[in-house]
Amino acid sequence: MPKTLFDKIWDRHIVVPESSAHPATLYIDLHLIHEVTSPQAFTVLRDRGLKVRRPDRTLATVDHSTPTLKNADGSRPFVTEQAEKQVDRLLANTKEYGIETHGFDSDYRGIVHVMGPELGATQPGMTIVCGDSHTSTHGAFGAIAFGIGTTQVGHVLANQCLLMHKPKTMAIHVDGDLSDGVSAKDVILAIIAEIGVGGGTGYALEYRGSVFEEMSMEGRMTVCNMSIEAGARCGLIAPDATTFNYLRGRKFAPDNFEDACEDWASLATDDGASYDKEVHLRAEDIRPMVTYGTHPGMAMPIDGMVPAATDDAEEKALGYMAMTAGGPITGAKVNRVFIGSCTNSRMDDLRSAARIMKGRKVVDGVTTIVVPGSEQIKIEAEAEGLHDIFTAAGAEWREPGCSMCIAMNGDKALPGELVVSTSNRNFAGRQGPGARTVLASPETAAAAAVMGVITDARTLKGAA
Ligand SMILES: CC(C)[C@H](C(=O)O)[C@@H](O)C(=O)O
Ligand code: SF4
Repeated sequence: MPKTLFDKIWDRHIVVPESSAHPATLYIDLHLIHEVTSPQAFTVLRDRGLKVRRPDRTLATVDHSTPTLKNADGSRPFVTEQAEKQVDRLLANTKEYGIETHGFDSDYRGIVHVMGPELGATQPGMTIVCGDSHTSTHGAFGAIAFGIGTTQVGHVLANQCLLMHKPKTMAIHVDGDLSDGVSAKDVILAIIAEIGVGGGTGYALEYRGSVFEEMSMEGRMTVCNMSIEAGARCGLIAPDATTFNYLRGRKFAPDNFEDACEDWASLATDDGASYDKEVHLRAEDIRPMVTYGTHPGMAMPIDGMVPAATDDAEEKALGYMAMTAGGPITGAKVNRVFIGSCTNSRMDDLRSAARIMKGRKVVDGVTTIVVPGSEQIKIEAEAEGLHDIFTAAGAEWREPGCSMCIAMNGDKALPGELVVSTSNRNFAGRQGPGARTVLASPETAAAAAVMGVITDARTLKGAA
């Protein structure tokens, strides 16, 4: 029987099949951990006298609570003592249990979803978990990758398995050619606007069609990253030559690489396989997107008019965002710009932002920070001179981390400020109490920085 990509990977990892009495027991190939969701799990492990079952299948970093500024003496100005303690505990826990950790002394430290792929730890056909909802990012490699809670982090540390009900499958097809100036971020925002923030609930998404086939790994990661914002715990793209070329030569890439590629290529959904649901979008219909409300489904084309609220929650969201239904979103005054996060902090993203900022100046009073997703990206971007373009424009070039995506590390916006952000969540207060977030692509964010108002980057010379 023809099978989907998801089913093939799922079936390879079943230890005990699902029954009416219990969920399936799924073997986990890779467990990523960070400082926020692991301390409690290690405490339970220690209290129960358990060992980490596969330290060699576990990989740690620090990202959420880490400051993105560094003092002249190399020390880091943690926002609170608690944040520093959280990081110290991660480092102590992973040392005690013999887990490879990319802390401040590593050239690979970074946002966990940036680091895994960079090390080649993320591979096609794997099951990958992390105590973090944006683990869906790793699905870009053709892996079943999803976020888990702290209790489950403990389960996976102890036995490398997870109890799980099999989700349904949904194919999201985007075929055709994207217009100039339309990026991966715009594609995923258009998908979420179409299916809604609950549209993917209970499903594993598979992104299919020429748009994803032609997309870079960076773009595929941007798309899969936001699967969770459509309610799906995971989203996948079939592994192909783009995937293999990205992984070749990386630290954890398999020794028998060509054989591995042959196996990975066989994972693609078979002709004639069926999904529980299928959705189709036309690439030509997708325009650069921005959000105008307080969840990622409230997204609109940047050159459109803010839609009228359809219920009380949307009415409230428009009020919070100070948006006027029926009016344009371009021209809205911007206070801050954040370019970073596990959605858009990779080389492609920084290059796109730099193309717009090059030779331009950030408008006075628009605080703009550019935060590479990892030490590797910082090194590569600096070698390419991107940091010079940003700083010459008047933006700040920071140390890697989650930064203003989550505002738990000192980077945040003030009440009432409008932030154009390349991150993935625009919930009320996400970037600081009372802060208003507009999610956008790196191009749109960079255009906002140099114009001081929400701007369609396609109207600027040098764009695209
Ligand atoms: C802190 C962590 C648990 C959280 C997540 O699960 O996604 C964070 O990364 C986020 O983006 O909100
Ligand atoms: S960058 Fe943002 S979304 Fe990604 S893991 Fe960090 S806090 Fe979560």
